[in-house]
Amino acid sequence: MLLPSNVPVKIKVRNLNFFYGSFQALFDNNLDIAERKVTAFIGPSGCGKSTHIRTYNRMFSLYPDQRASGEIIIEGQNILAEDVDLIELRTRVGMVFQKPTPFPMSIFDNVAYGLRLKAKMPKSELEGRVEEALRGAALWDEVKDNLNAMGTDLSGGQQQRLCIARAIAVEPEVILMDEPCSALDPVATYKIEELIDKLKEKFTIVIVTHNMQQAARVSDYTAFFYLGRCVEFGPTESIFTAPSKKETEDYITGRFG
Ligand SMILES: Nc1ncnc2c1ncn2[C@@H]1O[C@H](COP(=O)(O)OP(=O)(O)OP(=O)(O)O)[C@@H](O)[C@H]1O
Repeated sequence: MLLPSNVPVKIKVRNLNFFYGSFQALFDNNLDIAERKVTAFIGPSGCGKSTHIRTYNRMFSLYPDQRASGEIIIEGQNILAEDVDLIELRTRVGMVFQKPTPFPMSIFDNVAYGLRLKAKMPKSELEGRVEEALRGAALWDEVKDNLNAMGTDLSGGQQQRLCIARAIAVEPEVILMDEPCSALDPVATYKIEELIDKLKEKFTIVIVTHNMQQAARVSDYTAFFYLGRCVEFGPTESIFTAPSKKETEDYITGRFG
């Protein structure tokens, strides 16, 4: 499940176990996430993809009965350690969800939100950073004359790109995407996929998807999960053309899942 030594690794997952109360959802996951590449998580419903991706920014720490053991090392720091600053971690590791979740405020304020929390800056700099993030999320041209409109009034695809702009505004190192296109139509999906391809020049991206074609189109590496275990990992092309495990082959050929 590890990358060859010549590939720069952004996140090292070692012996990751995860529990919802007494229910164990992940078992000894070991995985490397390559820097500035796209890694896709695939596998049948309930196999633990969302649980796994949400450990990378400690989303689970919001819930007292949820717990992870093992190590997740991002740039040398084990982010499962107790003394980790979770606010800082979540600016380093941003997240985009399945349903677009703009805040009930203007387009400008949605993108400025994290920037205002992070540091006080002059208005002109804030405006520049908001524009840069909206351009980075391929939304600027569509909203530049209407920055005071409510983010929640945009189309679903635009809302998702707004959420991506909000995530990249604070300049994270990693962007987690949990089925970011599942609520979108094919055109909006295509735009997000194009965007992902561009975003990987700057960010390390991890994406959960149920859509095999999407995983094949957007990702460099693919991890196949089954029953809480990461059972196969490798370059996307080899996972899709020559999987080594029967479960992987059955899943990608549509025999189950
Ligand atoms: N909040 C929770 N409390 C208890 N069990 C949970 C909770 N969330 C998920 N689980 C369980 O953990 C296991 C893994 O779920 P998870 O959502 O990570 O799977 P998934 O692969 O992302 O599924 P899907 O593709 O359907 O989104 C499942 O058995 C699920 O029922």
